Amino acid sequence: MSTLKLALVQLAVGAQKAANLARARSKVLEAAKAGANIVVLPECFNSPYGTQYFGQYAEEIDSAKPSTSIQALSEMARDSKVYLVGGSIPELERGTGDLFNTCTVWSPEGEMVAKHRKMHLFDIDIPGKIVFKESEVLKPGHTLTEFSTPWGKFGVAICYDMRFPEVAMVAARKGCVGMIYPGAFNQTTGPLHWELLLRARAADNQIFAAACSPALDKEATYHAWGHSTIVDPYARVVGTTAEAESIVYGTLDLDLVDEVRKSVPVSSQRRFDIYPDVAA
Ligand SMILES: O=C(O)CCC(=O)C(=O)O
Repeated sequence: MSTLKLALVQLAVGAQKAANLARARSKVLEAAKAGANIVVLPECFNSPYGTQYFGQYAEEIDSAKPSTSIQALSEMARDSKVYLVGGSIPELERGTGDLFNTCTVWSPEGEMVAKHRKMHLFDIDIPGKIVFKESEVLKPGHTLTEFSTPWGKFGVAICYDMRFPEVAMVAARKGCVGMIYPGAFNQTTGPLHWELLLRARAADNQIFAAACSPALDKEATYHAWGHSTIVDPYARVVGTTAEAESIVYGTLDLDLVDEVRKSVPVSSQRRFDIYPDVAA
């Protein structure tokens, strides 16, 4: 199968978890009805984004004993028959009580096929603009994540992880055809870097790259950038939007990965005799 339809649900997220889950469900079903094969939700889709919220909204992730959001994600994937990259939720680890920012990925049968804990925590301080310190509340994950589909393997990472080129490079060198990033950039770094980073990850590695944000809520404490975007292996933007709630669609022709790699063969021209191979 060489083409697939990808949908990014730029969800309007509010303070009510049950309402967020219901809204996500209706948007995932809408995307599936429009023919999507893989549907993506944004970072922190069940909770407002902010360190003050993570503890209150956190859930354990155990598919044998599913909590509210985990049950909802499994049902969304199963009922819509899509691969679902379930954005992220604040995760509470049983035993330690540690909190993580975690993405789960679901098969069309409603089985959890991958779980990614954000590896690089969003700790920044841009004077006069934005201070954010995820590490005050969260712990980082320690593993790279990918999942298989009938169209090929995709790497998954979360938001600030996008800034670290090694993540996408290792995924591409392990055979992934795309990177998917649930994210929530802000009104300062969004216009500066969101599209640039996505296009860079795609150009460097000759893969698809997509990032899915929540919609902008001007009443919220964190102002998301929105602009959920899909980029192809030539680093062209093939789908994007502004800040309001919407669904961004892109038809991905997987043959393009080989075409780009044949046309501009940087993937086979690497000089690992000069610098070390980072492939795992
Ligand atoms: O890297 C950035 O500028 C924003 C990152 C972010 O918002 C996040 O990791 O949640």
